[in-house]
Amino acid sequence: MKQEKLLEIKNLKTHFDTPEGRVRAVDGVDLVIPKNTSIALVGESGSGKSVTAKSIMGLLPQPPAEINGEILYNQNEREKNLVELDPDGEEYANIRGNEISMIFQDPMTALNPVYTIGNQVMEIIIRHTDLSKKEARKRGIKLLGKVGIANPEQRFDEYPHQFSGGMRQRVMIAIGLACNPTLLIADEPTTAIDVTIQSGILDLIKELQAEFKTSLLLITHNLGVVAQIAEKVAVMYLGEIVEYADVKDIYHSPLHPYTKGLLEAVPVLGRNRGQEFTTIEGMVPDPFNIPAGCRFSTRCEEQCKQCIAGKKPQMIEVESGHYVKCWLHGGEANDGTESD
Ligand SMILES: Nc1ncnc2c1ncn2[C@@H]1O[C@H](COP(=O)(O)OP(=O)(O)OP(=O)(O)O)[C@@H](O)[C@H]1O
Repeated sequence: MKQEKLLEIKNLKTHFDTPEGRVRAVDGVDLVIPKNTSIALVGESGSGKSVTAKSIMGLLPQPPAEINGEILYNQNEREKNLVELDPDGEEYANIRGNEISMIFQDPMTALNPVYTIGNQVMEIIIRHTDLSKKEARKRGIKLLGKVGIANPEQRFDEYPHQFSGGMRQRVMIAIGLACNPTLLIADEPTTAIDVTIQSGILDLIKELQAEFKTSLLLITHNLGVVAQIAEKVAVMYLGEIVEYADVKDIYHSPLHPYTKGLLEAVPVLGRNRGQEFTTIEGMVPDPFNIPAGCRFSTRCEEQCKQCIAGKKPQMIEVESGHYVKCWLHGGEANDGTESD
Protein backbone atom coordinates (compact mmCIF):
# COMPACT_ATOMS: atom_id res chain seq x y z
CA MET A 1 0.00 0.00 0.00
CA LYS A 2 1.37 3.41 -0.94
CA GLN A 3 1.69 5.64 2.09
CA GLU A 4 0.32 9.15 1.97
CA LYS A 5 2.96 11.89 2.09
CA LEU A 6 3.08 14.28 5.03
CA LEU A 7 6.23 16.13 4.07
CA GLU A 8 8.38 16.01 0.97
CA ILE A 9 11.80 17.61 0.87
CA LYS A 10 13.08 18.27 -2.66
CA ASN A 11 16.66 19.26 -3.45
CA LEU A 12 17.03 21.10 -0.14
CA LYS A 13 20.20 23.15 0.10
CA THR A 14 20.95 24.93 3.35
CA HIS A 15 24.27 26.75 3.18
CA PHE A 16 25.94 29.15 5.60
CA ASP A 17 28.19 32.01 4.70
CA THR A 18 30.92 32.23 7.33
CA PRO A 19 34.15 34.25 7.50
CA GLU A 20 36.04 31.01 6.71
CA GLY A 21 33.92 30.26 3.62
CA ARG A 22 30.63 28.68 2.58
CA VAL A 23 29.44 25.67 4.57
CA ARG A 24 27.20 23.42 2.44
CA ALA A 25 25.60 21.84 5.52
CA VAL A 26 22.66 20.36 3.60
CA ASP A 27 23.38 20.00 -0.06
CA GLY A 28 20.65 18.55 -2.26
CA VAL A 29 18.58 16.45 0.14
CA ASP A 30 15.45 14.65 -1.08
CA LEU A 31 13.33 12.91 1.53
CA VAL A 32 9.69 11.89 1.88
CA ILE A 33 8.11 11.57 5.31
CA PRO A 34 4.87 9.59 4.97
CA LYS A 35 1.94 10.11 7.34
CA ASN A 36 2.01 8.15 10.58
CA THR A 37 5.49 6.70 9.96
CA SER A 38 8.77 6.89 11.85
CA ILE A 39 11.93 7.71 9.93
CA ALA A 40 15.43 7.88 11.32
CA LEU A 41 18.00 10.30 9.92
CA VAL A 42 21.37 8.81 10.78
CA GLY A 43 24.95 9.98 10.35
CA GLU A 44 28.08 11.10 12.15
CA SER A 45 28.43 14.47 13.77
CA GLY A 46 28.44 17.28 11.22
CA SER A 47 26.57 15.38 8.50
CA GLY A 48 23.76 17.93 8.42
CA LYS A 49 21.00 16.17 10.38
CA SER A 50 20.18 19.02 12.76
CA VAL A 51 20.39 21.62 9.99
CA THR A 52 17.85 19.56 8.00
CA ALA A 53 15.52 19.52 11.02
CA LYS A 54 15.97 23.23 11.73
CA SER A 55 15.31 24.00 8.06
CA ILE A 56 11.96 22.19 8.36
CA MET A 57 11.17 24.07 11.56
CA GLY A 58 12.15 27.47 10.09
CA LEU A 59 14.62 27.98 12.93
CA LEU A 60 17.63 29.20 10.95
CA PRO A 61 18.13 32.95 10.62
CA GLN A 62 18.73 33.99 6.99
CA PRO A 63 21.46 35.23 6.74
CA PRO A 64 23.81 33.61 7.62
CA ALA A 65 21.77 30.63 6.39
CA GLU A 66 20.58 30.50 2.79
CA ILE A 67 17.85 27.94 2.13
CA ASN A 68 16.91 26.74 -1.36
CA GLY A 69 14.77 23.90 -2.63
CA GLU A 70 11.34 22.82 -1.45
CA ILE A 71 9.90 21.57 1.82
CA LEU A 72 6.37 20.61 0.81
CA TYR A 73 4.10 20.18 3.79
CA ASN A 74 0.74 18.51 3.30
CA GLN A 75 -1.49 20.69 5.50
CA ASN A 76 -5.02 19.30 5.53
CA GLU A 77 -4.52 17.99 1.98
CA ARG A 78 -3.19 21.36 0.76
CA GLU A 79 0.48 21.49 -0.12
CA LYS A 80 2.51 24.34 1.32
CA ASN A 81 6.17 25.05 0.54
CA LEU A 82 7.65 25.96 3.92
CA VAL A 83 10.76 27.45 2.27
CA GLU A 84 8.56 30.19 0.85
CA LEU A 85 6.98 31.11 4.20
CA ASP A 86 8.38 33.90 6.38
CA PRO A 87 10.07 32.02 9.27
CA ASP A 88 9.18 34.91 11.60
CA GLY A 89 5.61 35.18 10.35
CA GLU A 90 2.40 34.08 12.04
CA GLU A 91 1.70 31.24 9.62
CA TYR A 92 5.04 29.52 10.29
CA ALA A 93 4.68 30.13 14.03
CA ASN A 94 1.30 28.37 13.96
CA ILE A 95 2.74 25.37 12.13
CA ARG A 96 5.80 25.27 14.42
CA GLY A 97 4.83 23.86 17.78
CA ASN A 98 1.28 23.12 16.74
CA GLU A 99 1.62 20.88 13.69
CA ILE A 100 5.36 20.25 13.58
CA SER A 101 7.19 20.14 16.88
CA MET A 102 10.69 19.27 17.97
CA ILE A 103 12.31 17.66 21.00
CA PHE A 104 15.89 18.82 21.47
CA GLN A 105 18.95 16.96 22.82
CA ASP A 106 19.29 18.68 26.14
CA PRO A 107 16.10 19.04 28.17
CA MET A 108 17.83 21.23 30.76
CA THR A 109 18.54 24.02 28.31
CA ALA A 110 15.18 23.60 26.57
CA LEU A 111 13.22 24.03 29.83
CA ASN A 112 13.15 27.40 31.55
CA PRO A 113 14.41 26.98 35.15
CA VAL A 114 12.31 29.83 36.56
CA TYR A 115 8.90 28.50 35.50
CA THR A 116 7.14 25.41 36.81
CA ILE A 117 6.88 22.38 34.56
CA GLY A 118 3.11 22.91 34.45
CA ASN A 119 3.44 26.50 33.29
CA GLN A 120 5.67 25.42 30.43
CA VAL A 121 3.35 22.63 29.31
CA MET A 122 0.30 24.89 29.62
CA GLU A 123 1.92 27.74 27.73
CA ILE A 124 2.16 25.62 24.59
CA ILE A 125 -1.41 24.32 24.94
CA ILE A 126 -2.86 27.80 25.49
CA ARG A 127 -0.83 29.35 22.66
CA HIS A 128 -1.99 26.79 20.12
CA THR A 129 -5.52 25.84 21.16
CA ASP A 130 -8.74 27.51 22.31
CA LEU A 131 -8.66 25.76 25.67
CA SER A 132 -9.16 27.75 28.87
CA LYS A 133 -6.46 27.81 31.55
CA LYS A 134 -8.36 25.23 33.59
CA GLU A 135 -8.80 22.90 30.61
CA ALA A 136 -5.15 23.35 29.59
CA ARG A 137 -4.07 22.40 33.11
CA LYS A 138 -6.19 19.26 32.97
CA ARG A 139 -4.76 18.32 29.57
CA GLY A 140 -1.21 19.06 30.78
CA ILE A 141 -1.59 16.83 33.83
CA LYS A 142 -3.00 14.04 31.67
CA LEU A 143 -0.03 14.37 29.32
CA LEU A 144 2.48 14.17 32.18
CA GLY A 145 0.78 10.97 33.29
CA LYS A 146 0.99 9.63 29.72
CA VAL A 147 4.74 10.18 29.54
CA GLY A 148 5.18 8.17 32.74
CA ILE A 149 5.49 10.83 35.42
CA ALA A 150 4.08 9.52 38.70
CA ASN A 151 1.81 11.85 40.73
CA PRO A 152 1.43 14.21 37.76
CA GLU A 153 -0.97 16.52 39.58
CA GLN A 154 1.55 17.27 42.29
CA ARG A 155 4.58 17.36 40.00
CA PHE A 156 2.85 19.75 37.63
CA ASP A 157 3.66 22.64 39.99
CA GLU A 158 7.31 21.71 40.53
CA TYR A 159 10.36 23.27 38.85
CA PRO A 160 12.73 21.64 36.32
CA HIS A 161 15.56 21.25 38.89
CA GLN A 162 13.24 18.98 40.92
CA PHE A 163 13.15 16.52 38.00
CA SER A 164 15.88 14.02 37.01
CA GLY A 165 17.38 14.18 33.50
CA GLY A 166 15.19 11.32 32.27
CA MET A 167 12.05 12.89 33.77
CA ARG A 168 12.88 16.23 32.15
CA GLN A 169 13.19 14.49 28.80
CA ARG A 170 9.75 12.94 29.42
CA VAL A 171 8.41 16.46 30.06
CA MET A 172 9.92 17.60 26.74
CA ILE A 173 8.12 14.71 25.02
CA ALA A 174 4.86 15.83 26.67
CA ILE A 175 5.48 19.40 25.44
CA GLY A 176 6.31 18.08 21.96
CA LEU A 177 3.02 16.18 21.83
CA ALA A 178 0.90 18.78 23.65
CA CYS A 179 -0.85 19.94 20.48
CA ASN A 180 -1.04 16.53 18.82
CA PRO A 181 1.38 17.42 16.00
CA THR A 182 1.36 15.78 12.60
CA LEU A 183 5.18 15.57 12.73
CA LEU A 184 7.41 15.21 15.77
CA ILE A 185 11.13 15.73 15.24
CA ALA A 186 13.33 14.23 17.97
CA ASP A 187 16.96 15.39 17.72
CA GLU A 188 19.18 12.93 19.62
CA PRO A 189 16.51 12.67 22.34
CA THR A 190 18.54 10.34 24.53
CA THR A 191 22.07 11.74 24.18
CA ALA A 192 21.98 13.85 27.32
CA ILE A 193 20.45 11.23 29.60
CA ASP A 194 21.77 8.26 31.51
CA VAL A 195 22.44 5.26 29.29
CA THR A 196 20.42 2.93 31.55
CA ILE A 197 17.17 4.78 30.86
CA GLN A 198 17.70 5.64 27.19
CA SER A 199 15.89 2.57 25.94
CA GLY A 200 12.80 3.37 28.04
CA ILE A 201 12.62 6.87 26.57
CA LEU A 202 12.85 5.49 23.02
CA ASP A 203 10.10 2.96 23.78
CA LEU A 204 7.95 5.78 25.11
CA ILE A 205 8.46 7.91 21.98
CA LYS A 206 7.58 4.94 19.79
CA GLU A 207 4.47 4.10 21.82
CA LEU A 208 3.20 7.67 21.77
CA GLN A 209 3.99 8.08 18.08
CA ALA A 210 1.66 5.16 17.36
CA GLU A 211 -0.98 6.34 19.83
CA PHE A 212 -1.00 9.97 18.63
CA LYS A 213 -0.75 8.85 14.98
CA THR A 214 2.00 11.36 14.40
CA SER A 215 4.94 10.96 12.04
CA LEU A 216 8.35 10.87 13.68
CA LEU A 217 11.71 12.05 12.37
CA LEU A 218 14.33 10.66 14.74
CA ILE A 219 17.80 12.17 14.43
CA THR A 220 20.65 10.08 15.74
CA HIS A 221 24.29 9.20 15.13
CA ASN A 222 23.70 5.69 16.51
CA LEU A 223 22.29 3.13 14.08
CA GLY A 224 21.88 0.80 17.08
CA VAL A 225 18.88 2.69 18.46
CA VAL A 226 17.15 2.92 15.12
CA ALA A 227 15.84 -0.66 15.02
CA GLN A 228 13.86 -0.03 18.18
CA ILE A 229 11.95 2.90 16.80
CA ALA A 230 12.08 3.54 13.05
CA GLU A 231 10.42 1.94 10.07
CA LYS A 232 12.58 3.73 7.47
CA VAL A 233 16.16 4.94 7.63
CA ALA A 234 17.92 7.73 5.72
CA VAL A 235 21.71 7.71 6.07
CA MET A 236 23.32 11.12 5.75
CA TYR A 237 26.94 12.03 5.05
CA LEU A 238 28.40 15.51 4.53
CA GLY A 239 25.12 17.16 3.57
CA GLU A 240 23.74 14.36 1.37
CA ILE A 241 21.53 11.32 1.86
CA VAL A 242 23.56 8.35 0.64
CA GLU A 243 21.18 5.47 1.41
CA TYR A 244 17.46 5.14 2.15
CA ALA A 245 15.57 1.93 2.88
CA ASP A 246 13.30 0.06 5.26
CA VAL A 247 15.01 -0.51 8.57
CA LYS A 248 15.30 -4.29 8.04
CA ASP A 249 17.11 -3.75 4.71
CA ILE A 250 19.53 -1.29 6.30
CA TYR A 251 20.40 -3.91 8.94
CA HIS A 252 20.38 -7.04 6.80
CA SER A 253 21.57 -5.77 3.43
CA PRO A 254 23.25 -2.38 3.78
CA LEU A 255 24.71 -1.27 0.45
CA HIS A 256 26.71 1.91 0.98
CA PRO A 257 30.17 1.43 2.51
CA TYR A 258 29.36 4.32 4.85
CA THR A 259 26.21 2.58 6.15
CA LYS A 260 28.26 -0.60 6.67
CA GLY A 261 30.80 1.44 8.63
CA LEU A 262 28.08 2.95 10.82
CA LEU A 263 26.70 -0.54 11.53
CA GLU A 264 30.13 -1.78 12.55
CA ALA A 265 30.44 1.22 14.87
CA VAL A 266 27.29 0.24 16.80
CA PRO A 267 28.30 -0.71 20.33
CA VAL A 268 27.55 -4.40 20.97
CA LEU A 269 27.15 -5.63 24.51
CA GLY A 270 29.27 -8.66 25.23
CA ARG A 271 32.06 -7.85 22.81
CA ASN A 272 35.47 -8.22 24.39
CA ARG A 273 36.56 -5.39 26.61
CA GLY A 274 38.16 -2.66 24.62
CA GLN A 275 36.42 -3.84 21.46
CA GLU A 276 33.03 -2.37 22.23
CA PHE A 277 33.44 0.27 19.53
CA THR A 278 34.96 0.43 16.13
CA THR A 279 34.97 3.69 14.26
CA ILE A 280 35.01 4.46 10.57
CA GLU A 281 38.57 5.02 9.34
CA GLY A 282 39.66 8.58 8.72
CA MET A 283 38.17 11.95 9.50
CA VAL A 284 35.04 13.58 8.15
CA PRO A 285 36.44 16.07 5.59
CA ASP A 286 36.42 19.76 6.39
CA PRO A 287 32.99 21.20 5.40
CA PHE A 288 34.76 23.97 3.46
CA ASN A 289 36.56 21.38 1.32
CA ILE A 290 33.98 18.82 0.29
CA PRO A 291 35.52 16.13 -1.97
CA ALA A 292 34.47 16.15 -5.62
CA GLY A 293 32.39 13.17 -6.75
CA CYS A 294 31.36 10.77 -3.99
CA ARG A 295 31.85 12.64 -0.75
CA PHE A 296 32.74 9.46 1.14
CA SER A 297 35.49 8.55 -1.35
CA THR A 298 38.29 9.92 0.85
CA ARG A 299 37.43 7.38 3.57
CA CYS A 300 36.11 4.50 1.50
CA GLU A 301 38.11 1.28 1.20
CA GLU A 302 36.58 0.41 -2.17
CA GLN A 303 38.28 3.15 -4.23
CA CYS A 304 36.17 2.63 -7.39
CA LYS A 305 37.66 4.00 -10.59
CA GLN A 306 34.82 6.53 -10.90
CA CYS A 307 35.55 7.80 -7.41
CA ILE A 308 39.23 8.16 -8.18
CA ALA A 309 38.17 10.16 -11.26
CA GLY A 310 36.01 12.40 -9.04
CA LYS A 311 32.70 11.41 -10.70
CA LYS A 312 29.54 11.90 -8.71
CA PRO A 313 27.19 8.89 -8.32
CA GLN A 314 23.43 9.33 -8.61
CA MET A 315 20.81 8.07 -6.16
CA ILE A 316 19.52 4.80 -7.65
CA GLU A 317 16.61 2.60 -6.53
CA VAL A 318 18.50 -0.70 -6.49
CA GLU A 319 15.60 -2.75 -5.14
CA SER A 320 12.03 -1.70 -4.47
CA GLY A 321 12.23 1.05 -1.84
CA HIS A 322 16.00 0.68 -1.34
CA TYR A 323 17.97 3.66 -2.67
CA VAL A 324 21.74 4.17 -2.66
CA LYS A 325 24.20 6.71 -4.00
CA CYS A 326 27.33 4.67 -4.69
CA TRP A 327 29.26 3.56 -7.81
CA LEU A 328 29.22 -0.04 -6.58
CA HIS A 329 25.45 -0.25 -7.08
CA GLY A 330 23.06 0.51 -9.87
CA GLY A 331 25.23 -0.76 -12.75
CA GLU A 332 24.60 0.94 -16.06
CA ALA A 333 22.02 3.24 -14.52
CA ASN A 334 24.65 4.84 -12.38
CA ASP A 335 26.54 6.48 -15.17
CA GLY A 336 25.99 10.06 -13.96
CA THR A 337 29.00 12.18 -14.52
CA GLU A 338 27.80 15.33 -12.84
CA SER A 339 30.64 16.77 -10.81
CA ASP A 340 30.35 18.89 -7.68
N1 LIG B 1 24.78 28.43 12.15
C1 LIG B 1 25.76 27.81 11.49
N2 LIG B 1 26.73 28.51 10.86
C2 LIG B 1 27.71 27.87 10.18
N3 LIG B 1 27.83 26.54 10.07
C3 LIG B 1 26.90 25.78 10.69
C4 LIG B 1 25.82 26.36 11.43
N4 LIG B 1 25.05 25.37 11.93
C5 LIG B 1 25.63 24.21 11.53
N5 LIG B 1 26.74 24.46 10.79
C6 LIG B 1 27.63 23.46 10.16
O1 LIG B 1 26.81 22.62 9.36
C7 LIG B 1 27.33 21.30 9.36
C8 LIG B 1 26.21 20.34 9.73
O2 LIG B 1 25.86 20.56 11.10
P1 LIG B 1 24.68 19.76 11.85
O3 LIG B 1 24.56 20.35 13.21
O4 LIG B 1 23.48 19.72 11.01
O5 LIG B 1 25.29 18.32 11.96
P2 LIG B 1 24.67 17.04 12.68
O6 LIG B 1 24.69 15.93 11.68
O7 LIG B 1 23.35 17.37 13.27
O8 LIG B 1 25.74 16.76 13.80
P3 LIG B 1 25.59 16.71 15.38
O9 LIG B 1 25.14 15.31 15.66
O10 LIG B 1 26.97 16.98 15.87
O11 LIG B 1 24.61 17.77 15.76
C9 LIG B 1 28.50 21.29 10.32
O12 LIG B 1 29.69 21.40 9.58
C10 LIG B 1 28.26 22.52 11.16
O13 LIG B 1 29.48 23.04 11.65
